[in-house]
Amino acid sequence: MTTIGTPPKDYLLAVEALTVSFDGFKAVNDLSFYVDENEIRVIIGPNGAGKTTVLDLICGKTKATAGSIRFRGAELTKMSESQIVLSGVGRKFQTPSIYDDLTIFENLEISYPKGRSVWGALTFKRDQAVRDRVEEVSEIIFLKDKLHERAAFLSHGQKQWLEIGMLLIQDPELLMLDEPVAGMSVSERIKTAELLNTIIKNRSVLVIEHDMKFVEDIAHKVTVLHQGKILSEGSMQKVKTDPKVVEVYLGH
Ligand SMILES: Nc1ncnc2c1ncn2[C@@H]1O[C@H](COP(=O)(O)OP(=O)(O)OP(=O)(O)O)[C@@H](O)[C@H]1O
Repeated sequence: MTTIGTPPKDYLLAVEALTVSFDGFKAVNDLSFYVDENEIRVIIGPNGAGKTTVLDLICGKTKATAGSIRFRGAELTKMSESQIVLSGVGRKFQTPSIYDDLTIFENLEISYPKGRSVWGALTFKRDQAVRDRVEEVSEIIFLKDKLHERAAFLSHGQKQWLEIGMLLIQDPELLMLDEPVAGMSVSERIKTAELLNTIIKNRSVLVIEHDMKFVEDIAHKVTVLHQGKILSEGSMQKVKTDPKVVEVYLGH
């Protein structure tokens, strides 16, 4: 039934009845959740709950058996991985895929979206636009004073930030991160929380994380997965005191 007067809310990402079956085993089972504009959503849950599979489904790496993933009105389940990237979804995997032999500047530069072939004055204009964007992003990821150093010399945490920067260069409206602070020092973890809070001014972020202190620092809302389904959802305060969550996840 349609309600007159209040149009349905427009979410940035609407996942509905999403299911994927691997040889009959439902890793994600009739899952629905909604992400707002400018939201940091964290997905938590025990090993094997289906967290990584959800990100794989959103970025098109894995194809859904049933259900829908709408992003800005576009149906992602019908699109290829590269179309999904072009539509504004960026995904960072756990292991950094940066080029150690290149400088920070070059790593960011090669990630700048390629336009049509340009020449003459247009090339000059593009070069300036790339340099400006590289500078802007390098400041957000705390590497502005290291732009001309080789990426090989960065710490583990700085490499993670560089990879986030390589995604930010493309200006995605949804950025998905799989355990971004794994292996980071405490101070790097605090700076990563600061980084995420800066970048959500223009986008939303979907994070998988096990580090509960970090989750408390960043999450606007937490979705707890268990056996491919939602066990609990809401503020960190709400989910951490939910007896079901304590039993299957936080109590261990
Ligand atoms: N391509 C695949 N083929 C078969 N089974 C798969 C495939 N991908 C994932 N699975 C299974 O689906 C379940 C969910 O895996 P997933 O990696 O999404 O869990 P997770 O919540 O990310 O766990 P972790 O915290 O350990 O990374 C697991 O039982 C896994 O073995």
